[in-house]
Amino acid sequence: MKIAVMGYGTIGSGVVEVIRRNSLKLEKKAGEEIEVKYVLDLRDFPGDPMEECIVHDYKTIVNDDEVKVVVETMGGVEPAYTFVKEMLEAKKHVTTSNKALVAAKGAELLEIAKANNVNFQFEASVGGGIPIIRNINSCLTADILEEITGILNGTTNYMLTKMANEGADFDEVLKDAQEKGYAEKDPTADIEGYDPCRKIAILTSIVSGKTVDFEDIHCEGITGISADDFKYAKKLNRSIKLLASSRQIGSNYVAMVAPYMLDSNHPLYSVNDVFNAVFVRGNVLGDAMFYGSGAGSLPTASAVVADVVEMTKNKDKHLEIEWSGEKLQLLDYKNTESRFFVRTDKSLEDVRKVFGNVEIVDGVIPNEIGFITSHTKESEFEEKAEKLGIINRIRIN
Ligand SMILES: NC(=O)C1=CN([C@@H]2O[C@H](COP(=O)(O)OP(=O)(O)OC[C@H]3O[C@@H](n4cnc5c(N)ncnc54)[C@H](OP(=O)(O)O)[C@@H]3O)[C@@H](O)[C@H]2O)C=CC1
Ligand SMILES: N[C@@H](CC=O)C(=O)O
Repeated sequence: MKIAVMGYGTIGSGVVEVIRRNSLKLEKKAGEEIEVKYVLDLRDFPGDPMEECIVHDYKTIVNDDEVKVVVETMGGVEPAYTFVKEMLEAKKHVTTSNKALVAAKGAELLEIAKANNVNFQFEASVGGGIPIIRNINSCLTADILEEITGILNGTTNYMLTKMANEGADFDEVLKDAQEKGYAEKDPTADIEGYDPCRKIAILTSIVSGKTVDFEDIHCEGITGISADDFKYAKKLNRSIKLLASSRQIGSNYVAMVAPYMLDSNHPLYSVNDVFNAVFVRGNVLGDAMFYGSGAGSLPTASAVVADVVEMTKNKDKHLEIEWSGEKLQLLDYKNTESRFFVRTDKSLEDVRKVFGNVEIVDGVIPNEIGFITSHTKESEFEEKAEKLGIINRIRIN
């Protein structure tokens, strides 16, 4: 099987390396040798073993009938969308690690793939190297998935872990994550939560079979988390994690991305560093969790190459992924309930006047108090927080 890789950066170069390193195993599994014929990139790579394969015009790949499988690891919606669409229309299978593309155009690209009797797969777009899309689509097919809660961003989990354990500075640890190849080209997508937001939109879309617009999901990142919040977390023996969650309520869904303070009984409490984990609750399976490297060159490439093998084995067959373009209307998160950990510089009397009976956490930071609310409707909490005046709040499990 001759394949092409579009985008020779962190993940694209990882794909080439995985194919080189595990060639014999891959040949056995795919039923034929997998050979990279072209690498599309903006740059030349003088001295690189793939130097001779580098091309700059994607039409070279579109027009080569020998290439049947294409890997897209450029990132962003355009020009990735245009390139991928044309590859599918030229009857080439495509796999991508690009969640921005999948979240924005997933249903449409699946439809184009179906019309051309090829496949569009995107295992690496959620959870890096963790097999989750295929598991949801096949192994968990007997279940109605009532809840998915995940740590779906390696960069922020790496940062939160370093900040908690080493008291590391936000900017310094972000730079470290960028150097390790975990962060997006524009890391705003990681730290503001847009990246896990796209990922939970993709998971909710494949679970519901309809399209979830990630912009409809309430999204909070980690930029509001400070060293003082970690001091409270330590006192409470809790970890701070950026969770992306989606729950089915009747025939509707509610989804959210936000930092949480988790107690040690929570299954995601000790998922640290660049690791991701996806907790699912099925109506017949009960609870299950998938854990592994959520970002990085080789772990992510592992998931991409697994798609390449699957598509090579099924090169004459379209494998159905149920995800239509019909929009899924999400429930308003403001009508759901949460418990909150809150910091304020107001008096205990004022706190009790507004929030009633709360659990006090004091003696952590001078001239302020921390407290934990009972389960409160999100909209009600916002009103009370506004009335009291708070320094910060983090949801708590
Ligand atoms: N890094 C990670 O751990 C993970 C990343 N992903 C996703 O995988 C995708 C790739 O990420 P990553 O490898 O980190 O990104 P990189 O920026 O490291 O690599 C992207 C490569 O594509 C090239 N490129 C960009 N635009 C074009 C174009 N128009 N034509 C040809 N080549 C182009 C870039 O060239 P240049 O550098 O010159 O711009 C670069 O070499 C993204 O969608 C990302 O979200 C998914 C899971 C994990
Ligand atoms: N920037 C992303 C890369 C993988 O999807 C992350 O940190 O998780």
